[in-house]
Amino acid sequence: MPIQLSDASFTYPNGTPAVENVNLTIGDGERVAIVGQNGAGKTTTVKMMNGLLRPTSGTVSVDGELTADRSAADIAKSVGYVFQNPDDQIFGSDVQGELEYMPKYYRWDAVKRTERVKRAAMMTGIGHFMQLNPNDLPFAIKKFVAIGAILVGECRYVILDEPTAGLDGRGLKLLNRMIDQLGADGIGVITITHDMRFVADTFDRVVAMAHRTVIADGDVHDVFADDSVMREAKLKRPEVSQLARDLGLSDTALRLGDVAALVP
Ligand SMILES: Nc1ncnc2c1ncn2[C@@H]1O[C@H](COP(=O)(O)OP(=O)(O)OP(=O)(O)O)[C@@H](O)[C@H]1O
Repeated sequence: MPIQLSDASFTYPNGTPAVENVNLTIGDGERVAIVGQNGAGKTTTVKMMNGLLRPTSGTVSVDGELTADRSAADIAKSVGYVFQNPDDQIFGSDVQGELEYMPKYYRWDAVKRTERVKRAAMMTGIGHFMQLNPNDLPFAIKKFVAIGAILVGECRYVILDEPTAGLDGRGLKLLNRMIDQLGADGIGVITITHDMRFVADTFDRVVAMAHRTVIADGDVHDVFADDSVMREAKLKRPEVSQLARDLGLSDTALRLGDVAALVP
């Protein structure tokens, strides 16, 4: 069952309108990147998807049920949210404990707990650090601990807020492998990111936001080829894509492989 926002709007209690009339459907196992400049309304939109915020008008449903009728803890079982800064999320004194927090909260038996923790550790590449204090780990590894602590649950969608920030090439590779694995498991991945290369390399569907609402939603090639959308959302194409345009090779090439294929 999809995540569905219908004319969803949100105004913060201090009166700041953050999101206005967003219509968006994200299906099972879909990969979607939400992009747009600071303040466009991206974070508020994804927080409505997992029940951290409820729309002040319009509706949001997850699994066919309105979030307004469900507790945040219940929605979080279906839609996991990984914070941008792992320090806002991690509180365990060792990685093992951090990963076991959710299984204990759900009172899973030891067999299931061990199996889920092992799998989450494997997917996030943190198996060697289980006995360490997350605060003693480098930032990039801490990020994967934060992701693992969410993946250990059985959510069918995971929201990744700026996952590439602070990652080196190795971390990026691991992140992409993990996202592929999530896709193979039928788990939807929704990301908020300012990293357009990550969007081009990893996502097929892009939702561009500006002025508190969605201004484009479609295939990454089409969205990135649209000058007016790029301008309005204040987005910069990945360098390789801009180069292909500037050289007159292609308006839609996005990835290095696309451009390489055009050069005789
Ligand atoms: N807790 C809050 N109280 C009041 N206004 C807020 C709050 N959080 C965000 N806003 C405002 O809501 C609007 C949308 O913010 P939001 O964080 O959703 O945008 P964003 O696209 O995620 O930005 P960023 O890329 O900086 O994270 C902005 O004008 C912001 O200042």
